[in-house]
Amino acid sequence: MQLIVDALFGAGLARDLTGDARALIEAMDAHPAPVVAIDLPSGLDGDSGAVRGAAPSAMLTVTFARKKPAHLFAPAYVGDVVVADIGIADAIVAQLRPRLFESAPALWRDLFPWPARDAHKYARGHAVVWGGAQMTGAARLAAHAAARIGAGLVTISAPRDVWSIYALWRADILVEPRDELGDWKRTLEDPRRNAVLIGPGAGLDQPLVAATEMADGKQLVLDADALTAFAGHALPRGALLTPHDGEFKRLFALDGADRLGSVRRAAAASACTLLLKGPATIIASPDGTAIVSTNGTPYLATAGTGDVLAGLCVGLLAQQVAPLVAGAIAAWLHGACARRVGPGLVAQDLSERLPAILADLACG
Ligand SMILES: NC(=O)C1=CN([C@@H]2O[C@H](COP(=O)(O)OP(=O)(O)OC[C@H]3O[C@@H](n4cnc5c(N)ncnc54)[C@H](O)[C@@H]3O)[C@@H](O)[C@H]2O)[C@@H](O)CC1
Ligand SMILES: Nc1ncnc2c1ncn2[C@@H]1O[C@H](COP(=O)(O)OP(=O)(O)O)[C@@H](O)[C@H]1O
Repeated sequence: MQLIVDALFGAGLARDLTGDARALIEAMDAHPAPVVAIDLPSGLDGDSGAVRGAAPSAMLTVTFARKKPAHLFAPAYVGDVVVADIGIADAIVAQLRPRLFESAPALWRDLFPWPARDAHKYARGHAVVWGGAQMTGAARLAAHAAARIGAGLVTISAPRDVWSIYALWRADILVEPRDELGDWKRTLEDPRRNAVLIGPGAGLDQPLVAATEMADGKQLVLDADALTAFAGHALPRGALLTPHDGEFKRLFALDGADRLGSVRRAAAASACTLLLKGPATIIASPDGTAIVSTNGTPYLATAGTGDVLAGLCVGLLAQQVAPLVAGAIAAWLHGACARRVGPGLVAQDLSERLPAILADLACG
């Protein structure tokens, strides 16, 4: 069997490839033999995963000590990744003060909000979701996810005209009618209602900026229409924002070759935690710490899955998980649910897979 071992360039590549090196890489990529790359497929920028001229698509990449950003951001080029131990101690890696982490249970298991033995529902937080008048499915998907991830109570504030659609749907979600913004304010008055999600199916004709301002002092997730509504307005500091690329670009500059840098800059500029969705979902806090979740599947590319993710986020915030960690846990669990469903996934399937995945996690 033929095998190509690519050991030309590694993670330190600092310029675009030209000449003989580029020709060699292109020949490698065109050859039918599988490529095993050492450290990184030659031509990938180690910090961003961007292709600097040309890079082969490896079947396997063997790297050392710790994954580099490109291993997370360029899955189509790195293939399967093996981290080989060559004797670099964890303490040495720690001295480098890494600011980028991969989301996996080992990273956050100790921070997961398992209920205390003497917990009562109010101790597990109360999430409030803004319901829209037309796309009622989005807020319902989010509310269900918030309840499944463990929020003690979940309330949807629903326009009175469609209140019955929400109220007749599930017995475990509370529904309060809303005629005008004053009703929303009253829904938020109880300080135990500590986490709020605005955006999924919210309606761009609605006063979403004012509704967000009324949630001042609560843990906040802004998604979908709420992000669109904030274009040109100062974002609420401390919120968790969960855009897809389209929504991100309405608020911030997105450099496709440097998604990590773009998300970090957006988080710093807005003083919010940013979660940019995609095959590699990036979560960054204003201080530059970033976590990447890569366990999603392309079957997530279907309507409503982002609404589920926003619901997981607000459910975790209700349980007093910090925004960066909440985003990292939510994104990983979202991917794990998608894997359990497999092909044929629709958004409603995701939350139904959570109990089994949480049970596995709880068992360690
Ligand atoms: N069951 C439901 O009721 C659902 C309601 N939804 C709601 O529908 C409203 C509109 O949501 P949209 O997501 O269509 O938002 P928008 O219509 O605001 O944005 C979509 C636009 O952004 C562009 N874009 C660029 N990169 C993208 C990416 N990676 N993913 C998606 N779009 C990208 C698209 O080309 C498109 O033009 C929101 O309120 C949303 O919550 C959707 O979430 C689907 C499910
Ligand atoms: N190719 C893909 N690989 C992995 N995850 C994906 C892929 N495409 C979409 N996703 C995930 O699916 C979700 C889609 O969210 P979003 O675009 O907000 O959809 P919606 O608004 O319909 O709910 C995000 O969590 C995103 O990361």
